[in-house]
Amino acid sequence: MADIIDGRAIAAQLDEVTKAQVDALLADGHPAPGLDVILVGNDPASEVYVRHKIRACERVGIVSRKHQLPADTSQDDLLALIATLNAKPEVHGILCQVPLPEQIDPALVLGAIAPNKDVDGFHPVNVGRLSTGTGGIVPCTPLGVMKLIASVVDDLTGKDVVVIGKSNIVGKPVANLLLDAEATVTVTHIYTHGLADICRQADIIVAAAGAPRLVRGHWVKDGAVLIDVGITRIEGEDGKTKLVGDIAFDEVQHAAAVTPVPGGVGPMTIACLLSNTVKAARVAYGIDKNVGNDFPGGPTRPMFTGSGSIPN
Ligand SMILES: Nc1nc(=O)c2c([nH]1)NC[C@@H]1CN(c3ccc(C(=O)N[C@@H](CCC(=O)O)C(=O)O)cc3)C=[N+]21
Repeated sequence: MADIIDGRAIAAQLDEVTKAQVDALLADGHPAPGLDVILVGNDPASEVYVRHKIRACERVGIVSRKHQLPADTSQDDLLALIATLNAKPEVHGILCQVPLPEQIDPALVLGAIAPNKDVDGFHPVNVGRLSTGTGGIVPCTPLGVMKLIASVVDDLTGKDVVVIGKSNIVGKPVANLLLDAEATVTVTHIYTHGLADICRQADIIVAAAGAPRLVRGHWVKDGAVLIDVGITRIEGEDGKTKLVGDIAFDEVQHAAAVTPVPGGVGPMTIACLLSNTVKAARVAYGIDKNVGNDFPGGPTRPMFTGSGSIPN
């Protein structure tokens, strides 16, 4: 029987560390870290996620502020809000929930967030730092994936890892983190020829295609580690919506370990958002260095990622 990797429990452990860091900042006379969350429109799934994030902030002592804007907000108004938040010292992290309404260019908006406040790690400066192994803020879901893998695999050196999915928010950054940890990484997607055969070679599969039950039991070799990033809402036979992952969970008993959906990667994403926010605050307070756009000159002390180690 495959072990089930308990994302909620691992996230709770990380939250304890984050909370202790917040308490230490307060004890040293610093104001509490602050996270500003921007939500444009009223997509129900986005509202659920934002509510979870705000509740999680409360648990660890991060001050959160929600900015809910109407669905017809202009791009200029959104950029103006971001400029205001960029300039406020009490704002350590800014998260603009995606997807955004169609009148707004997400690349422009994510690129407008100050890189040292970009706790999502989506700004091109942070993307560039990740891909060069030079620090920066690491996106929350990929960071959470690395921590889940670390809970069952001691050393990734030379491990064959297949990533399914090539998104900017999961597939590409998680591939970079795995390469930093000396894994052999194959990045695939739903159009990859022979995907099942490629997956059957893998010691570890990270499924992030957003395709429900894509990875079937016969795609998985005995003893593999499976990380399921996919979350799709479907209507069950009882008429209730349920969440399904990219992995056919009931077919992979022969794996060594698998993350459930829900209760796997999702809670880790939120825990990593909190830890990124505290890290951003520590940099703002001068305790740590090297987050943000302090190029040229380059980083002197990579904070979040380094060759051969999993960022913490
Ligand atoms: N700027 C931005 N940053 C994000 O990090 C971001 C985003 N936009 N847009 C949407 C995605 C999605 N996302 C999730 C976070 C937590 C769970 C989570 O906690 N899931 C629970 C289930 C929650 C439920 O019931 O829906 C679980 O898997 O156990 C899921 C998904 C963050 N995202």
